[in-house]
Amino acid sequence: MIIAANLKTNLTRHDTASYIEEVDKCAKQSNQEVFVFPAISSLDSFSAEKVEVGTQNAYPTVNGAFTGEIGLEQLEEFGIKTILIGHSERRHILGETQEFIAKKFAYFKEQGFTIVYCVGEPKEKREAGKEAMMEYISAQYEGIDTSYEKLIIAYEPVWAIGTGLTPTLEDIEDIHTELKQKSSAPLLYGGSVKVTNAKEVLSLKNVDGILVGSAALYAEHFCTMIQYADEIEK
Ligand SMILES: O=C(CO)COP(=O)(O)O
Repeated sequence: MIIAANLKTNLTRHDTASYIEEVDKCAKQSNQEVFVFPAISSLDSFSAEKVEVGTQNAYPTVNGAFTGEIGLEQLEEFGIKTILIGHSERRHILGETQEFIAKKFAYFKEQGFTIVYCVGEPKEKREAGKEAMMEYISAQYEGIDTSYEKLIIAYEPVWAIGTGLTPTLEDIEDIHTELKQKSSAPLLYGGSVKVTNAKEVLSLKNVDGILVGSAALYAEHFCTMIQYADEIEK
């Protein structure tokens, strides 16, 4: 399975290096694919053997005049070949449109990156019923090559991110089953995954892994989740 940590705007460069070192130790003892997405200023030439380090964001360019962004040149310095695209915080806080996200996707696909592509509905769409919700999520697949061989999709309901709220296990399984019909890419669940619910979520049909935010900030907790995945036969 795929166990991924999105560190968001947390940890210094120094702390990130210790974090990755610690996670790499437990990842090496596991059969899981482990990804860590540090803050951009913490990207570095890590000596991790098993952990794949990715970037939380980049602009679809080699370099140029894009203040505040980084491009391919800055990623290549550290051998980064994995990117998160479409995260709800970039869609809703930073205002990225589906059109721009699709452009970013096409660019990094062209560069052969592994892409962790995030989709998920806000609370009002969830409350509007399943049809409205699925329609909203479907629009997030527009312009995205769902058969890209290095694609990983993460379903992250916006209302479940950082809130402690999660859909029921039945709901996660149900939505994952629907989303698997749109793409056979590995499908992760994200949104308030923690040590106390990770095992149940990982056991669900059509859940191929987890994308963890706040609970992954503690290497020990994240390692426990990696171990849980090892304990589950899939
Ligand atoms: O956004 C997330 C991972 O990308 C999930 O964040 P939390 O685990 O903090 O809810």
